[in-house]
Amino acid sequence: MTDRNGPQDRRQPRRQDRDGEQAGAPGSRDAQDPAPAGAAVPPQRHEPRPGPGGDPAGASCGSGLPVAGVRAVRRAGVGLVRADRAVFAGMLGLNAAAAAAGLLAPWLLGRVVDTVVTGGGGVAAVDRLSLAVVACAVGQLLLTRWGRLLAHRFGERASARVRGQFTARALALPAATVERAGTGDLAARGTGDVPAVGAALRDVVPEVLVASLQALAVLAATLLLAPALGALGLVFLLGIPAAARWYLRRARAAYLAQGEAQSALAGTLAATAAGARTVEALGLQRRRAEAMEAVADSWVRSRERTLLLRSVLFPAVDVSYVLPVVAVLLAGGALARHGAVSLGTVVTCVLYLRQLSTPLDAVLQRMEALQGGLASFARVEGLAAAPASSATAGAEPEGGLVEVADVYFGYPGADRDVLRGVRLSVRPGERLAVVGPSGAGKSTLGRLLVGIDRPRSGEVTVGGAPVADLTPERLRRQVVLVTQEHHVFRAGVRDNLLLAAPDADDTRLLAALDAVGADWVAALPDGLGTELGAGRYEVDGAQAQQLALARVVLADPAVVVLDEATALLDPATARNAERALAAVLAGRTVVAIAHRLHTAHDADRVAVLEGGRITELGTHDALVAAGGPYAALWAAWHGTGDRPAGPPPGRVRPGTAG
Ligand SMILES: Nc1ncnc2c1ncn2[C@@H]1O[C@H](COP(=O)(O)OP(=O)(O)OP(=O)(O)O)[C@@H](O)[C@H]1O
Repeated sequence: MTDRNGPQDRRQPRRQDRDGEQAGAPGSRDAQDPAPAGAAVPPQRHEPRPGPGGDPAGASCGSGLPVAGVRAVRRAGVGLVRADRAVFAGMLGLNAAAAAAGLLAPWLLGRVVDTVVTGGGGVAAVDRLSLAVVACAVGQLLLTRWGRLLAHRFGERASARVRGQFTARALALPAATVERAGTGDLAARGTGDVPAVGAALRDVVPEVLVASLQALAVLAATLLLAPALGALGLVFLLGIPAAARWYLRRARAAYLAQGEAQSALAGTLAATAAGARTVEALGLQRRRAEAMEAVADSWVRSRERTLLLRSVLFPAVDVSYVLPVVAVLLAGGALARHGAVSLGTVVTCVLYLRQLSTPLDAVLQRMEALQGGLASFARVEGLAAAPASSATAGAEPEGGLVEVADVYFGYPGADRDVLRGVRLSVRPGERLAVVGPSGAGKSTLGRLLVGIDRPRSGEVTVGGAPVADLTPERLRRQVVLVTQEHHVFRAGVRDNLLLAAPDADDTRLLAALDAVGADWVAALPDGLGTELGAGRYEVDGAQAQQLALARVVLADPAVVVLDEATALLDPATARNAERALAAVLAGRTVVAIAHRLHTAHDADRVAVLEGGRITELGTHDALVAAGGPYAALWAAWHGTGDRPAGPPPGRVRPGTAG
């Protein structure tokens, strides 16, 4: 390939690298972004990343979502190539042809030298050769342009495939898997790693492939033209892989440390800014300043370390470009003097070796970005190895009977069970309220009822089928959990509702809104078409909750678990929404995790959960009459009891527990 920019221009980007300012170059990513997406080892993520020493076969998991092993990443890469093999082959072919055209120009220049030296052919021959050089340059330009176009087309398509696959896999993940790994991990992969893979596929991979092809073509041509001179040049070029190897061995740890130091710096700064008033009120300025100084010192040291690495790599590479040229000139001159090679051949070899620095520079510059892209790809592909839903296509649930059979459950890592021998049977169409002190396990029971978590022992069945074994579609038709967290999508009211019932018409949507008392929608200028979200119509907490409840009405499941679903509504609205819901859900089973005791009052039966056990179960009137924990809770709620809090945990009233 002709080095059209000349040595000065070509060197410019690397000079910037040395100052750590060139995007995508070693050391610069972290400088520009404290949490670099797709950097080799983003500091804010704590899972192990597959590196050269990583798990080569499978996926490493730790406590977060898995990270794909080297083999899995390679398989996925091959899959992307296979999916677009025509474009990929075209890209390789065109770039190989461009590289070949680039080799012709130095060869022709060599012939010009020979023509001048031998005097054969005269000026006309030199003119012809010069015209051929121009033709080669134009040919190379056109081929390179088309080759790059195809390379970027391949990158864009592959990136779209990765994105689509990630979305599909993320949506198929069992809720418990996401919760256990932390939604932040999934979000970081979706917003950081997927774009990083996209950028790598669009820019880095094509660039490296093209540059590698060019370098190989130049080396092969040099060896073919003059094997002795080619071999000599190759020997002196070995300094480059040696320097790169030395650098790469140290770079991962050094950049990891730099990223961590940068994260610590940003974190300390953010914490100090966020807690400025507390810092001022408690006179903590000096301690915060010392903390800032400590993290800043560590950041500077980490920067110095990476700078040191770059300060070795780049001079070593620069020297390795010059040495082969000098060696070939010296040896070539001696050989030419003895007539072993022509002067033109020596000139061609030297031009080839000079030309080699362009693709090698490109590969070196992209090395770090490629490594970061691969690490991101491993995290994105890791989703394929995430524990899938254990759902089976077995039992088909029918009806709204809910049964909890001697269930024990504890969160991973906790030393004691949250639920301990819970037994409960809720008849189809019955409304059961679950009450109890904070931390008793009410929400946990709700999670088990809707299949988010699986009991450690015992079984939860809905409609006769174990919920943990239901496929997500069946599960959604059968049981729905409504919590205090209500997501309102940045879309119209209609679209927000259609999520629950894609086929519903406006009449049904309005009826569902009416059922939950969301009359504010009718008052909106665009009604169901009103766009919701920041900068548009912004719903408040109560309205978001009403939309969520309307979705439940539309989803029409056999069983509904309400986990403090109406807690954010003011008492009057909440009561209205619950009454409306009760009317709409007549004939369905409702398990309401209640913090307001009127919910319990309205329920058919009340279960009191204390310390992970059901200690009372019966109708509101019966439990009040029994004078036990529920009666005390009820009295306290009405302000007539002598105890302001709920019943003491762990008290079991024999004969009342279900
Ligand atoms: N994801 C989790 N991981 C670990 N422990 C958890 C998790 N969720 C809840 N716990 C613990 O399990 C116990 C029961 O929590 P749970 O939320 O089920 O109680 P609750 O009765 O609903 O309480 P509240 O009324 O305050 O919401 C608590 O000790 C809580 O700290």
